[in-house]
Amino acid sequence: MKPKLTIVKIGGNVIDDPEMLQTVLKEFGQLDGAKLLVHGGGKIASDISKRLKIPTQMVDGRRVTDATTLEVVTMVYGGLVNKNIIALLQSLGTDAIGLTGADANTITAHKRAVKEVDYGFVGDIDVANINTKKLSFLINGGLVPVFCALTHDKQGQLLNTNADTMASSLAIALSGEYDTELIYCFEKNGVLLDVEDDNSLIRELTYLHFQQLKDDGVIHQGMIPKLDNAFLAKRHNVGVTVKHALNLTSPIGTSLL
Ligand SMILES: Nc1ncnc2c1ncn2[C@@H]1O[C@H](COP(=O)(O)OP(=O)(O)O)[C@@H](O)[C@H]1O
Ligand SMILES: CC(=O)N[C@@H](CCC(=O)OP(=O)(O)O)C(=O)O
Repeated sequence: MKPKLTIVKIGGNVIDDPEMLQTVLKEFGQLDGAKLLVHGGGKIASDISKRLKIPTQMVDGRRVTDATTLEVVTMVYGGLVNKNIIALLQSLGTDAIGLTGADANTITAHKRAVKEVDYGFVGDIDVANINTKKLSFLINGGLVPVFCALTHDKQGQLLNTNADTMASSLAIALSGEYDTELIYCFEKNGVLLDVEDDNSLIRELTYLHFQQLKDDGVIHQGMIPKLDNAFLAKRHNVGVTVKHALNLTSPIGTSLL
């Protein structure tokens, strides 16, 4: 039997809320078995860009990342956000180690080809090349890997990579060695029929139902790429749930079928 691995992804709104962040990290640290955290921070990168008077451009939920924006996201994701999360986890007794994909060459990616949009320094992950041996080595050494949304191309170039995609790619790659569960945590109860009503939770979601809800406009914005990533992991036998960051260990949330 494969050992259990839980991969948790937390988004920018969770990181931006100190109480929510503290709660989810505490519950994360108490999860049984091997665990790995992936964090975003898009909201914080946009806030800091604004303070620096650097314009932010998003296309289909992805940040257009020119050289200046790459400097910002490297500082924000790899520095500010990742190191604060590591310090918090350490304060809670979890021996976490902060990583970009460049660290220990864990995740390589290739710069996204220019089609209708030039996304700049945005990386698409080479899932088959994810260094699962290095990650198992860290996990077996008692460390909890914490990834920010940065990868590299092994030619010296860092690349900005969506955190939801990082989480699903890691879950898919590690599902060969682990019985893997992926939990997307954000600031709502899960996938909702009405975004404004946390009681309109969809408890179980099939791919067909997702397509219908997308066509009807019930699922929109960042939830579309999140669920595309989530269903991709599901097709690789990863158990996937989408839930509120305050409900990490509670059954309330959306399970993908
Ligand atoms: N049907 C839906 N149920 C829940 N959230 C939805 C739905 N449709 C759109 N959303 C939006 O998707 C957002 C989550 O996507 P995103 O911002 O990418 O997440 P994260 O902060 O985890 O990166 C929610 O804040 C919400 O505004
Ligand atoms: C290429 C791309 O779009 N990268 C994302 C990475 C951060 C992220 O995904 O943050 P959340 O999970 O908080 O949205 C961005 O820069 O916004």
